[in-house]
Amino acid sequence: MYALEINGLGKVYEKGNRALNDVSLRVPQGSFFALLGPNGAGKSTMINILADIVRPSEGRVTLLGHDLFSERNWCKRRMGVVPQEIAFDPFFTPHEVLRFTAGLFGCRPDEAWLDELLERLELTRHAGKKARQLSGGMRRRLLVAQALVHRPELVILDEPTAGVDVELRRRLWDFMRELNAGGTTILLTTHYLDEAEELCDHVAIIDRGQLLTAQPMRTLMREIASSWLWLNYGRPVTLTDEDQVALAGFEPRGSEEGVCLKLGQSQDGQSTFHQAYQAAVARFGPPMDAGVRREDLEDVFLRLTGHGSQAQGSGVKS
Ligand SMILES: Nc1ncnc2c1ncn2[C@@H]1O[C@H](COP(=O)(O)OP(=O)(O)OP(=O)(O)O)[C@@H](O)[C@H]1O
Repeated sequence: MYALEINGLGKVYEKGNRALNDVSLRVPQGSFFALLGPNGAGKSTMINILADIVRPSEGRVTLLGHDLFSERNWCKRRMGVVPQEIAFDPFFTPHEVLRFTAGLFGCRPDEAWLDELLERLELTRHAGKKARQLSGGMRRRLLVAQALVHRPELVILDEPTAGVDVELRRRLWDFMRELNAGGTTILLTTHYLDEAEELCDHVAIIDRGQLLTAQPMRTLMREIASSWLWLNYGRPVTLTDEDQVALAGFEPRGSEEGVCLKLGQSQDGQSTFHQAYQAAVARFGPPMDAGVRREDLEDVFLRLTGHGSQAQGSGVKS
């Protein structure tokens, strides 16, 4: 069973701006699913469609087998969405926000659960303050608590950790991991690709409204991530045509400090580490230092999209 099945989803905003183009995606029930993409890729549009904030131009979505658009109420009760935009009454206290939200879902507030949410999201100390007196990070955590009030089976988080410090982020993820271990499906967008790689067991990457890949994280990292042998010569190396020919099988790259060679597997399934190392030594002599680096999710993301996960920062790694 899939928590979400998205088929041919498309969105054209006014003035013909196409934000999503024929996206089809399956989110397995119980998965911790990362929806990744650079700025403007269409992530929030997709989440806002799921949250009933944006109307799709085309496509079909089912939640646990139920049609999202024709069975909205059934679906809303099973889904908790943490939006990017903060939107609650500034004069309510966190506790009042949660009680009010429970009412919106038509459930009697479960006081023990509300207290637990405030505790886990480190808002207990601030439970008496008005929402407008909370810091940006606290309001963001209150949004997470709000999405969990009715114990949804699917939790959707749009950039939940933006503006949340490292320590709190870690504790928030521990809580999400616990919910996930208890069977809750979690779909999240984030620009923190290291966190996505560590937390998520499935990943989809979209860019300019198109789905580039969607698979289990392990499969993506096994099939797309490669290993590189770097050789440090303590000087910049510019590859000549002869170097390119001699090292052709290793996709050689010169760098400020030496050379990088892509590793693969020989016919007998062994790593090509020795061949690559020897080929480099034959061209440039023994290096001062050498090592192997496996690409991480950010490298794969950069390769697939051609740019970083956010406009600023997250630049090309060396
Ligand atoms: N209300 C809107 N009206 C018109 N165009 C919009 C609207 N909302 C988003 N867009 C456009 O749709 C495209 C996708 O935007 P979206 O916010 O979904 O991307 P995103 O992947 O969430 O980006 P980010 O990581 O920056 O939040 C962008 O070109 C954006 O300018």
